[in-house]
Amino acid sequence: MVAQVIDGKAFAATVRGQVADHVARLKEEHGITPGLAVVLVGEDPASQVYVRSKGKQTVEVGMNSYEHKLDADTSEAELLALIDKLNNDPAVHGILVQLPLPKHLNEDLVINAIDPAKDVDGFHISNVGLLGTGQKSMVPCTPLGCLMMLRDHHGSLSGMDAVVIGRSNIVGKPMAQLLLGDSCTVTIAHSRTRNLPEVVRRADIVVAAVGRPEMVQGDWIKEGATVIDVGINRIERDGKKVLVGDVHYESAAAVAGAITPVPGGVGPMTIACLLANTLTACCRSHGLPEPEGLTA
Ligand SMILES: NC(=O)C1=CN([C@@H]2O[C@H](COP(=O)(O)OP(=O)(O)OC[C@H]3O[C@@H](n4cnc5c(N)ncnc54)[C@H](OP(=O)(O)O)[C@@H]3O)[C@@H](O)[C@H]2O)C=CC1
Ligand SMILES: Nc1nc(=O)c2c([nH]1)NC[C@@H]1CN(c3ccc(C(=O)N[C@@H](CCC(=O)O)C(=O)O)cc3)C=[N+]21
Repeated sequence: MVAQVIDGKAFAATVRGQVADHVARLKEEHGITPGLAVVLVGEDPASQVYVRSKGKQTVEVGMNSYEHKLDADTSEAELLALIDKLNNDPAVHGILVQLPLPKHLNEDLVINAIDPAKDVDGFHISNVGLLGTGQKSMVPCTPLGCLMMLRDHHGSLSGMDAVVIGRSNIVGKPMAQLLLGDSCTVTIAHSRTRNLPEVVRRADIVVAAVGRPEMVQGDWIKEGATVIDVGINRIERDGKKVLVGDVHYESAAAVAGAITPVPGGVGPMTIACLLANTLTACCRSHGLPEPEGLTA
């Protein structure tokens, strides 16, 4: 079987189009413009690239983008003061603090200082709890993007065996919650999982969020399974810097039914979902109807 390629780049463009249409209506009918604040602490070059493309796409869909670049030695008190200011700014509907933060800053403390209604990353403990109990929340962007692609490809996910590799708070755990919410039978694998290839071979849906370049091999994949590759790894190959996922694409694509590429898969969907979440947060804050099809 040669896998169908799930084109995250094209899907993301469609999502951004829907967001842009809704934003235009909000402006016309209510005079409201959604605003997204992105906070970057320090100089991590990879993070700067993401922040730049997020800012650019925010403006392209008609929203306001507010970028706050702070020095790597910014104190916790200074960062918390900025978050407090953004929490109280009515022009800001979404706040994203780029992770990871420099070591001297307590990530949990900082994230839980964000107003949960403006937490477009869905990392605040209130949103984590709401998602875990099946209540309306802000849903983390990367897992939401993966879910949208899976629903689009399969229609219903009910009863499917799903294996999520990785148990981080930002990808693995919320991904597992979303799949459970869609009635998959979910296994969460991690670095202590025994016989990972065997576990993965049972799956109709594999989501790889490990951070290890090309770890998941084609002979781990069940014939016809759907493979979602979250990994973003910059490696050097033949003297050139290239971007690869956590899945060995060639061997996996030879057996899978469908697969997301890297780049052009989950990454663009993450940013599109960030914009969708900002729009959703804006609508909720004004008591207006939410965009359809853009939430979990
Ligand atoms: N496309 C996108 O939009 C995004 C992509 N990413 C990418 O996704 C990947 C994962 O990110 P993130 O969740 O933040 O990473 P973390 O490092 O926080 O988590 C990695 C997880 O993988 C597990 N793991 C590590 N080694 C193995 C192994 N050999 N076998 C099985 N499991 C293993 C770890 O297990 P344990 O808990 O036991 O240590 C951990 O749960 C990265 O490549 C990151 O760059 C991340 C966010 C967004
Ligand atoms: N608070 C917070 N929220 C995040 O969502 C968050 C974060 N911190 N820290 C870093 C990770 C990583 N991340 C990516 C988003 C888009 C691409 C993306 O668009 N990638 C392109 C390629 C871009 C390139 O070529 O470099 C693609 O896969 O096609 C990648 C990675 C969001 N993250």
